[in-house]
Amino acid sequence: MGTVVAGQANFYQVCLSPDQSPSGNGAGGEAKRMTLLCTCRARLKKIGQKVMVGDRVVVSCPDWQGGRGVISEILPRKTELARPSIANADHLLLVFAVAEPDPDPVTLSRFLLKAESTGLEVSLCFNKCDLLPPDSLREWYDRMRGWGYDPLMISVYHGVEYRFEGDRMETSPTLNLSSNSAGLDKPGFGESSPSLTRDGDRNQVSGTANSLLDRLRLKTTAISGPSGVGKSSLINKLIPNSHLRVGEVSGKLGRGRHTTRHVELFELHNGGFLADTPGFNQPELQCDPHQLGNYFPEIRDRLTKGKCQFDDCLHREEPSCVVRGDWERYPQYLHFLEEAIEAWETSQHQPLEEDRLKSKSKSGGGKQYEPKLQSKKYRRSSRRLEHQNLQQLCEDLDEV
Ligand SMILES: Nc1nc2c(ncn2[C@@H]2O[C@H](COP(=O)(O)OP(=O)(O)OP(=O)(O)O)[C@@H](O)[C@H]2O)c(=O)[nH]1
Ligand SMILES: [Zn+2]
Repeated sequence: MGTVVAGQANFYQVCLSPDQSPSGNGAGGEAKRMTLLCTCRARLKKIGQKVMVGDRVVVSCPDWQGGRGVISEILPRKTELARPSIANADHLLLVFAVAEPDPDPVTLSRFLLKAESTGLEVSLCFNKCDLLPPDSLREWYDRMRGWGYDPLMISVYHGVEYRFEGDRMETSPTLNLSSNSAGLDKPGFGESSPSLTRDGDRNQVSGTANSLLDRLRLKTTAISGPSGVGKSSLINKLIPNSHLRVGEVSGKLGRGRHTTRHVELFELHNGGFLADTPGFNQPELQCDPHQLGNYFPEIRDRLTKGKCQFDDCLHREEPSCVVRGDWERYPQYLHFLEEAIEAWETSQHQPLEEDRLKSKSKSGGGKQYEPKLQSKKYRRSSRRLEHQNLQQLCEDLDEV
């Protein structure tokens, strides 16, 4: 048994489960995971089964000395992501940078919505915190809390995480694996954290102290985010022998080069896998407009506390809507909703149910809208159609 960690052409790297490597095979003991280079049984291809990175597989005919094997079975997948193509991922880590490149709130939302649409657990992480003063970091942190996220604030360069407790900002070297292995084993922060105090009377932050490594523990995590935010640097930091290429941020655009290519899983020391995925700048969001609200934590929260009058409320102009209101991302929601409706109608070639209104001119001028009847269910069929149907029925009866 093992997990496919990489694939290219018809070859797959399979990382065997810890108890699956034979002892005394030169792999360095039972606890050490061994990786075999595998081909895939032709039978699997014949029945249309394609191996994906992240797949749990059964390896037959292992050649321990040569480090080879054959994938003979793919276990049922828990989840399947299409772009990036990863099986069994259960966590998505969205990485942005607080600067270089500057985060754009609309792009950030677009990534978040795309991430939420996968149905996986989503974590938001801001890298390059070494580039901004504490007050600016705190602004981003509070803003993201307002969006319903508990963002991880990190600097891969310094190997630290930043945390806000009341007005204090604490740093902890939890990403420095060499200097502090506590991050791998223990939740929370190290003992000697330098702390900074900021002015003002912010609300107490009530989030639980859970570090990046806690969130990654025992999960298969796909890392996503725009180019140049430091995804490869982060993986290199957490998995020093991954040797991912780190790109330069191009001066003109403040963006990184597109340096990440194939999807590959890297094994974490505390259990779990990390997948680096190709950087892309504007993920496309195609979803059922009625689903869009579920991808906003703010809307989910409002809908657990109250109920809109209409079950299929799109939270626009509808009466007694508990979602419409003065919250930061509401205008963004409306913007993305229009986009989703347009994309939906293009793909379905029909207007949304709610838009099937017909306008009637009122006697005193102005317009009045009333719902169109759905032709099949409620609208009376034309005389001609009724006549044709009757004729057809008679012919059918004649044949009998
Ligand atoms: N100041 C600062 N720069 C960083 C930090 N982490 C990464 N960088 C720099 O940011 C640039 C881009 O880093 P990458 O790791 O290649 O970014 P990426 O997200 O993997 O980029 P793609 O592969 O294009 O998706 C490099 O020049 C890094 O040295 C950090 O914590 N602070
Ligand atoms: Zn509503």
